[in-house]
Amino acid sequence: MAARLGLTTVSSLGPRKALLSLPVRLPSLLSIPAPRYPSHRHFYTSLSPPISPLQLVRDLSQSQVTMSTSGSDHSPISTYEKELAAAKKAACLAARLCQSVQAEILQSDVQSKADKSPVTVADYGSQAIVSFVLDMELSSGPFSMVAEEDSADLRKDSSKEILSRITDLVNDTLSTDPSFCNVILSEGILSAIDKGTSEGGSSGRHWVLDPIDGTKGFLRGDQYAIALALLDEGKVVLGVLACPNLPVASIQHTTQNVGESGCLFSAIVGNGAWMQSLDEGSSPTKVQVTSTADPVDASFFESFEAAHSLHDLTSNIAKKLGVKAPPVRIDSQAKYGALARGDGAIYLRFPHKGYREKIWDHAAGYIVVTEAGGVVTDAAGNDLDFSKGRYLDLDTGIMATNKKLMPSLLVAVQESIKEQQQSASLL
Ligand SMILES: Nc1ncnc2c1ncn2[C@@H]1O[C@H](COP(=O)(O)O)[C@@H](OP(=O)(O)O)[C@H]1O
Ligand SMILES: [Mg+2]
Repeated sequence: MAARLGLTTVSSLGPRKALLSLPVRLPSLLSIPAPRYPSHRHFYTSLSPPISPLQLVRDLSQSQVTMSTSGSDHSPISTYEKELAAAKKAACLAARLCQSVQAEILQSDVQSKADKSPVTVADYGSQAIVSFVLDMELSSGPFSMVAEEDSADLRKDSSKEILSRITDLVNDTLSTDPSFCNVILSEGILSAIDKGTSEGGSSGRHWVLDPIDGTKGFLRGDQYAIALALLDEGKVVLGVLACPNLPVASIQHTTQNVGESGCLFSAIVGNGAWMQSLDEGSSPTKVQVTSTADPVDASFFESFEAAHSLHDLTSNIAKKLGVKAPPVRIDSQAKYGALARGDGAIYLRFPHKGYREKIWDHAAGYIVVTEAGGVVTDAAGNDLDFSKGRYLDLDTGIMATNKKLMPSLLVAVQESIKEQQQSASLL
């Protein structure tokens, strides 16, 4: 099995897809102390009697944990270090599961959801792993998670086989880490998935998870990301993006010969953005957005899927701005990661009318880019607000770039949107 770069540059001759054969490597975990085993752990394991999933939900009112008073007397770094270690561990294990599934994916693994988007065993497995690992590693605190999947479809009789496959995959993946030694039953998997049903909001802490962002890219064998962030009092304070197929080297001028793949981006508010390889023992290095102030030197990222972003509109914006390079189209929040390390200067996302952006599609990428010195706004130039629940309430679209380019980008975006509206009104 070969992983593929899965990025497209568009020239005057049309889209050209770079499909490069790369050896698939399973990332090893970062070196993190083994977790304490909390008393509730037995709920998940084969040693426990049958229980209701509700028993797996902690009584938040009994929690001993002191909530962060973000921005007050606690240093943000020391406040969120333990959470960052847990988030990295969770994302690395989820990436390992996803890599093994992507390596052998079959069409029959695709499930239908009510909204018809493709959901794979890896989606559910990734969410179960992240939920389980965070809960284990941060066992003394309250736990709230806003995540993409719930277990409703998996609880149907027709899903028994797929649930059993997910259960095996999760256990196989966790068994690669010496700190996890018990077997999780299917009911524990369902309960772990259902911990992601929080509504989020402006108070308290909430994890925000996209277990596989870029599902379409994942199914194609292209780019995808495990995207995990932490909200504290409505603000994103921590983010981790695991991008198993993103080349470790810059993709700025690359459509071939990309070398090693597998990147882990991370950021804590006030502490910069960092990237490391998903390989064992890798050390993080600080990343920064590009410093270019001249659009002629800039290139821009956008969705591979035309259904996710209006390619005509983004092309007009780029033209107005004076961008010469063709768009680089890749799936998932890997775009935010690539932007954060300066592979390109701009990310444009303009969905079709009526689409509502979900917080898990942007929270981790947002903090990685802002901590790398970039700016992420809606089409009107407003900061993104993650405190409103599961959706982002925003004006039209999302754009990200460095601080020097943002003022002229904002003008180009607003002019292009106005022109688009005028031509639509003439029809
Ligand atoms: N019509 C639409 N317009 C904009 N975004 C959409 C969309 N349909 C789905 N998406 C979102 O786009 C995400 C992928 O983004 P990208 O295009 O950057 O790869 C999807 O995440 P999932 O793959 O996690 O479902 C999904 O949430
Ligand atoms: Mg997504």
